[in-house]
Amino acid sequence: MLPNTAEALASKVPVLVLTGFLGSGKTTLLNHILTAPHGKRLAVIENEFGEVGVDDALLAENTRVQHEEQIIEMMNGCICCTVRSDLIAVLQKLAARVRAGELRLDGILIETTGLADPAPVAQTFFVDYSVKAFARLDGIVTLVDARHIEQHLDEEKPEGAENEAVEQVAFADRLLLNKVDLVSEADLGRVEARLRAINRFAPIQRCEQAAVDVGSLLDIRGFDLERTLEMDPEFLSTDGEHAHDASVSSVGINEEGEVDFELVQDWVHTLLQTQGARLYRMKGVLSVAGRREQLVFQAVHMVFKWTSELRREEETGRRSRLVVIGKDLDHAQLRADFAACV
Ligand SMILES: Nc1nc2c(ncn2[C@@H]2O[C@H](COP(=O)(O)OP(=O)(O)OP(=O)(O)O)[C@@H](O)[C@H]2O)c(=O)[nH]1
Repeated sequence: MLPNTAEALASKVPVLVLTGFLGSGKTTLLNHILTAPHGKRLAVIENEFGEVGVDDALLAENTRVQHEEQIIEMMNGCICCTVRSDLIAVLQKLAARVRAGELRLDGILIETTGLADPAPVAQTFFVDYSVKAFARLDGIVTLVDARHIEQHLDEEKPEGAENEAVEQVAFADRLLLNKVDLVSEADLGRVEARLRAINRFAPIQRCEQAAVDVGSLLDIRGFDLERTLEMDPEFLSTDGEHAHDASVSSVGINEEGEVDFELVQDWVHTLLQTQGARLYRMKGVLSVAGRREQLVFQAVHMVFKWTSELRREEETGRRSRLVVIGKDLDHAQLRADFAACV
């Protein structure tokens, strides 16, 4: 085993974990990091909650073109539970390529799902020997949606289930208070006081579109095991059970063909009006009748936007993918209503 000297640490690949509740701005930050001129070769591990993935499509098109060496690995499921072994496997694969001289890596970014507890992800870097020899947890950055965080911190959870939003704030080494454009100065002050009460160490930086200095995030030696153990003495114990709120679920829709834009707009409008409070997140890439480019739909509760995206058809085909994550969702109804727009 490598001794824990400064030299041994310096030889390990620094890992940045991006966390934050659904829709807080993790992918926005990831795009910002990947397109910034830092000259580092970064591997990205994306984790999505639910069987239909959309995040790969939301990564800036130029990300891949400009950074051909970028390695993007996807994992489905909850990174903090079932797919932890997948995370270890992905990291081992990267380690093997680095050892074989096929790959040079200056850092690894892991974007967790918005419903992940970051603790088990962080723990992976301390309890798995092969991972520990190759990489070191450099920092946990938590994105906070200034507009919606309070309602998530306040949410009552069933007995035994964790409040993920609280855990994400508690485990942060850096807190990025994002979406400052959507709230007032008074709101920001109140939210900062809430964050401070949960985590008194992490610096809080206000931002819009997660536009922060990338140098303040990469290779910063932000993670402090002692402080984490002080907060959570069970941090390194691997048999700790954790449960999620079973009423929160994800519906993945993947439909062939084109949708009628007016019908989809009406459906979305009604859905957000009637169920916006419990619709944590919707995101989709849709093929629309009469348009060559695909439309990207994003919603976080009732805040939503449409953008258009020109993608090569051979890459996408004419199909639409949509993910809806929320509380007490009627999966069959959502599927049927969307199918009626095709
Ligand atoms: N108004 C506003 N919108 C923002 C800001 N930052 C991000 N958004 C939007 O918020 C939505 C969610 O952003 P993402 O970056 O996809 O959030 P995420 O945390 O990756 O979402 P999940 O992966 O689904 O948890 C998108 O529509 C973004 O364009 C901001 O500062 N202000």
